[in-house]
Amino acid sequence: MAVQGVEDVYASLLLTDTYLPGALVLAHSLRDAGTTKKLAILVTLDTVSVDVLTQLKAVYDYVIPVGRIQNEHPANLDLMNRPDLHSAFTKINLWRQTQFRKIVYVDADIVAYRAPDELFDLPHAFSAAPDIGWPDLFNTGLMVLAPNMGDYYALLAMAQRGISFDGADQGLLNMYFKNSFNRLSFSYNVTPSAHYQYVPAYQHFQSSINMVHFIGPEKPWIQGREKATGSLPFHQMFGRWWAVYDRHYRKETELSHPEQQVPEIVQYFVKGEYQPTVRYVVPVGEPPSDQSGNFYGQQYQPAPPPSHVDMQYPQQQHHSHQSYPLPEQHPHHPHQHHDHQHSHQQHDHHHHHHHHQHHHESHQHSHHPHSQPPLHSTEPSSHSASHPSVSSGLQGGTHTEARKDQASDHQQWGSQPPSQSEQKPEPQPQPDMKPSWDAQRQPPPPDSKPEAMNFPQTHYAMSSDPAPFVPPERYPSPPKNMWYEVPKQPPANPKEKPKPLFPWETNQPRPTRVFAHPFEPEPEPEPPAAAEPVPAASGGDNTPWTGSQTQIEPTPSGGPAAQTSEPPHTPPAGPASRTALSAAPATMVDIWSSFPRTNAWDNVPEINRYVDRTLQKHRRTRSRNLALAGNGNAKSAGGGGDEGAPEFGFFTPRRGSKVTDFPSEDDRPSLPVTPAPIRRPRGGRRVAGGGRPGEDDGYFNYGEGGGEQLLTGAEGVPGQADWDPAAQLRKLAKEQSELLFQRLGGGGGGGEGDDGHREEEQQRREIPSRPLPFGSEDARSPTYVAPVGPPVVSPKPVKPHTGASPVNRILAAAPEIMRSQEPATTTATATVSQGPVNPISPPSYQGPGPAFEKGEDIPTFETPALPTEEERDVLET
Ligand SMILES: O=c1ccn([C@@H]2O[C@H](COP(=O)(O)OP(=O)(O)O[C@H]3O[C@H](CO)[C@@H](O)[C@H](O)[C@H]3O)[C@@H](O)[C@H]2O)c(=O)[nH]1
Ligand SMILES: [Mn+2]
Repeated sequence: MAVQGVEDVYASLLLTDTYLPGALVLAHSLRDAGTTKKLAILVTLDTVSVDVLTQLKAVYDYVIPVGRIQNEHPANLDLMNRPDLHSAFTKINLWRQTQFRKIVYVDADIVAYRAPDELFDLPHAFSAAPDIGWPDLFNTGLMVLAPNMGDYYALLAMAQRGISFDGADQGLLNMYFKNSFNRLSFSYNVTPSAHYQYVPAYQHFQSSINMVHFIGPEKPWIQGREKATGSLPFHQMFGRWWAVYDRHYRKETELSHPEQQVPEIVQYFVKGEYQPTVRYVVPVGEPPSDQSGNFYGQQYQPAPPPSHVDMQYPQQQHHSHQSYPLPEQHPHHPHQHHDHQHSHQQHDHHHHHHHHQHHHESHQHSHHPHSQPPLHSTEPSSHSASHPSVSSGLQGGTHTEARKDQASDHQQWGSQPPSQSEQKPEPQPQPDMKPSWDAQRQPPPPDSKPEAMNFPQTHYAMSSDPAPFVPPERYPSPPKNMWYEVPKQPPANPKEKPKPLFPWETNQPRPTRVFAHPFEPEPEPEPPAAAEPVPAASGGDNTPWTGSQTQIEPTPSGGPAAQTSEPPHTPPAGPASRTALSAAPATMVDIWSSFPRTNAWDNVPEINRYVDRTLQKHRRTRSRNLALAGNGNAKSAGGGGDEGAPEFGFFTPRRGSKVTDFPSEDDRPSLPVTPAPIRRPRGGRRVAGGGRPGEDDGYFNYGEGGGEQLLTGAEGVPGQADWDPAAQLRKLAKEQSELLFQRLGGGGGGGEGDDGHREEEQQRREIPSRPLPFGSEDARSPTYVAPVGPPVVSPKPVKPHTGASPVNRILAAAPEIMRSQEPATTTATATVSQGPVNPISPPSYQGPGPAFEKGEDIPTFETPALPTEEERDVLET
């Protein structure tokens, strides 16, 4: 909105045709009072008919179509018995009328005593007068506002979320302008009440009243002229509204000024005013028995011309149109409703029934004018206010007949009604007609019942039978065998394959892949002594199928040790212990522990052998690393293990090598440099290692002598308490130097005499013993030497070793290197071609060696070695 409006207007709002009299009276009251401002009215085109718009245009300067803003969360509306106000949020469209500088909004149910043009001069952005129901709040029937899109969008956002304590605009706007509204005098928005009147105040202030607002469902045009008679303030104010109405629309006016036609449509919505001269057509949808509907959104639809009906309400073309006699002149029919305390299901919501004036006077929550009766045409004026005929029509049994007649009548001339002279008045009123509600286009009828209201209900009456209760002789027995009983006997022949059930079982193709060795049959369970572990090789060759079958079979004898000592979630130790399990006595067999807890491939010997081989190598390597890190001397680790040997001191038993045996938390290596004790599962077959087999109880540790829980330390490895890193480093350096000296000098590689021996040793000590920086790894320090002791298998160098490895060459030329004292990187290449080849065998391990940096950790994972040829055969077939 680039340009802010300059014009001032009074603006009102028309959401339904039924408020047309109010809107017209308001406009006239302002005009009659001599306002200098223009008049505007916002209208929702989907619920305001063209004829009504025509009437508005005759009085208002601007008729502004706006979109309906409906409360999608209308629960709060029910709190104040005004479900008809579901579209009151439409009022916030005022804030987007930025073509105006200021708007004095006035409800359509307000009559002006004088034109309060001074309100346009207020400096405040928003002003309103107190609400009589809760005077801290303001009433939204009169508001002075400056349109702006900021407020509009904020209000719209609230409206879309249903933020309003009363479900309508007043709740929303009071929440939005809570602390920022300018409070106007009550005299701008006097809200009379028929039930509470502050008569002295009224008498004192009545001369200052600016505008009167007929809040609540009982509007003057709905209550009728009769309500204006009386001496109370309420009656006087009511009379003011009627005075304006009569000034502009009363029949006598028409008579005295024949040129001034009173629009029939206005009279139609004013109680007691309508004198039908034309036939009106209203939609009819539902059968007469369904009386839950009402006439929300019904619009004034004079039959001629029918074009606007078709244009504006296309959905109504689907319904038959019927014309109805006019049972009563005023269209409103207050009735008790929305009183959910009572269960008047049969009589609730008969909104289309026409009630007499004296009826609705007694109802505080009278019906909203929306739900007015059907429009009708044929009953001549003689029918007006003839209630008895209505009653007889309602109670008589002639509804169907009447409907039929009217329906055919409509078919005959529904879109082109005959002139009044051609019409014969219908003898019966039509009480059961009902409008249709198009749920896709219209909000729910304001007075419709809550959802599922018509669900069948059963009411139970309190028993009045005085006879004491006598229980029946017997009650039926409770059902038996409602659980599944596990069969006590196993299947007759557990090894027998179950009978084939499905076609693909009988037509199974023969397996194309066969294992090299035929599976051995399941060994027969042994007598009690079978609890003793059985070598893995003999127990592991079950087919998975027979293996699991055997588990279920309880055996007559055997020790309970196997199944009782096993925690339920620990993987079984292996075939051996499972054999032991199956040897348990039948009484001791726990059905759950007898289920297999291994994978089928765990029992395939080829796989087991491969896994064993692989893991053995890796563990040896790891153990070696640990040992090296432990004391820096490979010699002391692992004792006399040999590369090809299957046994190794630290190696874990074979049955820990199951593919499915994941290391427990205890089994996983810990991170610190100093090796921590590593727990190994107890029991099972042990492999004798290089340690002290007699003390090996399934655990091992480094250093500590070991109690019951710890494996004895490897020979030569000091206890953890005795561990002095600095001393060990010094020792390592010394040992390395001496070793190198032996190999180079004493060992007979070089041609050095004894003369230079001492000197060289002196120099050697000054050569750093660490690996060279990154990038120069190939050039080994001359002092570097592979640790002696059990050869380490892995990791193996990716490139095969040749005799011409740089290390070999360096070592071969070591004497010259020692003498030259030049950095290894340069001497390495310089001395390659000269000197004899050193006989020292190449080191098998080329990792960082014992010289760990401070803070450097032992590798916590195992780098797998490349598979051997043999292994690759297994892997790649
Ligand atoms: O079927 C309807 C209902 C409302 N309106 C318009 O909406 C206004 C508000 O409805 P109204 O029946 O006047 O409400 P009140 O009885 O005055 O109830 C109070 O609560 C309403 C909801 O918060 C506010 O809009 C009113 O200003 C406030 O006085 C009316 O004046 C009309 O302009 C229609 O045109 N058709
Ligand atoms: Mn109002």
